[in-house]
Amino acid sequence: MKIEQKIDAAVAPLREKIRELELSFTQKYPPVKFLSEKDRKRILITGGAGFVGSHLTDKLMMDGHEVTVVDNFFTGRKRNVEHWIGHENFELINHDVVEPLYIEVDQIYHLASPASPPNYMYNPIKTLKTNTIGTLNMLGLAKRVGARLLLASTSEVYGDPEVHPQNEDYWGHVNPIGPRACYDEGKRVAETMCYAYMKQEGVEVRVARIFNTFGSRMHMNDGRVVSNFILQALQGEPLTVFLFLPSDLVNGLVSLMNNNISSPVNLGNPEEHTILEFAQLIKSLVVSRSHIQFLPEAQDDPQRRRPDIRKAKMLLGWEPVVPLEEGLNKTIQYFSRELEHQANNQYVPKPKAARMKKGRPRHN
Ligand SMILES: O=C(O)[C@H]1O[C@H](OP(=O)(O)OP(=O)(O)OC[C@H]2O[C@@H](n3ccc(=O)[nH]c3=O)[C@H](O)[C@@H]2O)[C@H](O)[C@@H](O)[C@@H]1O
Repeated sequence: MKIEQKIDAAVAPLREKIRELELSFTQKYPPVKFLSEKDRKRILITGGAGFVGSHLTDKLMMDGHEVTVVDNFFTGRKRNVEHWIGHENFELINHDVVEPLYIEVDQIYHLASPASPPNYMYNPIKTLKTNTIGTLNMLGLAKRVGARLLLASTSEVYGDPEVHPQNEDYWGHVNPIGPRACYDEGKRVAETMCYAYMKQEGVEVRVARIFNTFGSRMHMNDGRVVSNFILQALQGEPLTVFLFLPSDLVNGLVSLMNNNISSPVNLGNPEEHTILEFAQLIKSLVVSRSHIQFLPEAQDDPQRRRPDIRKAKMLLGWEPVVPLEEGLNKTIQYFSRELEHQANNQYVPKPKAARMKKGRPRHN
C-alpha cells in the first residue's frame, strides 16, 4: 500500500467521526424554517432571555429569522435561550439597554424591564432608567436604522382602574408617587416616547398593553399570583390570597408587529376569575393540602382588571386560545422540575441584582 493510501485509511474513520459530531451539533437545535433573504428579518429582542422574551425568541427563530437577544440578566436567564446558543441565526448580547446600542436590525421587540412588583420595586430608580433611558435608546436605534419598534407596555398603565373592563381609550388611574409608580409611570412615559418618535421622527411604532401572563420559564420568585400560588401549593405552604399564556401572547405580539396599527392594543385574557377561585383551582390541580389564607392587601394594588380585547380581535383577528387549566398544568410541571433542580442543588433560580447595594435586603 502506498503511503497516501495508508494515510487515507487511517484518516477515514476520523473523518467519519467529525461528520457525526457535526451532524449531532447541528441537530441539537429545534427545527428552523428556511426563509429567503427577502423574507428573513434581522430582529432584536431586548429582554429576550426573560420569561416572555425567550418564548418570542423561540417563535421568531423557528420562523427562520435572525434573532439578536439583548439582556442584562437582571431577571432574564441564559438558560431560557441556551438551546439556541451557537446557532447561525442567533446572537446573545449581555447588554443593558440603559447604555446605547449600535447594531443593524429591521425590527425591535422592546421587552427589557423587570415586570413583577417585587422585581421592579427592588430598585425603582433602575426600573425608571430602564423604561425611560432604555426606551429612548431603542427608539434612537430604530430611528437610525429605520427599524420598526414594538413596545411591550402593560395593563399597569391603567393603574387601579375606575372603569371596567379597560379599553385602549381609557387614560388610567395611576398614583404617580406610589410604590408601583416606577413601573406604571415608566411604561406610560415609554408609550409617550414611542408616539413622540413616531410623530417627530417618523419611527414606526407598535404598542402592546400586556395583561397578566404566566407559563414555563416564569421566574419562581416572580411574585405574581400564579407563581406564588403554585409554589406555595407545591411546598404545602398557605396560599396567600386572569391570565394568559406565552404562546398566545407571542402570537399577539408578532401579529401586531407585522400589522399596520400604530395605536396601543390590549393583549390579554378577558376571562375573569376571583383570586379565591384561582387559589382553589391551583390547589386542586396541584393536589395540595395547603390552606388559603387572607392577608391585608398591598398599597395601590389594582382591585380589578380585565382587558377589553375587541380591538385586537377586530384588527388582528387575535384572541387567547389556550385553556386556563392546560396552561396552569404546564406551569405546574415546569415549577415542579425547577423545585427538583433546587433540591438537587444544581441550580437555584433567583433574579440577579443589577447592582448590589450594601445593607439593602434582597427581595427573595
Ligand atoms: O436633545 C435633542 O435636542 C434631540 O434629541 C434627540 O436626538 P438625539 O439625542 O441625537 O438622539 P436620537 O437619535 O433620538 O437617539 C436617542 C438615543 O438613542 C441612542 N442610540 C441612538 C442610535 C443607535 O443606533 N443606538 C442608540 O442607542 C443614543 O444614545 C441616543 O442618545 C431627538 O431625536 C431630536 O429630535 C432632539 O432634537
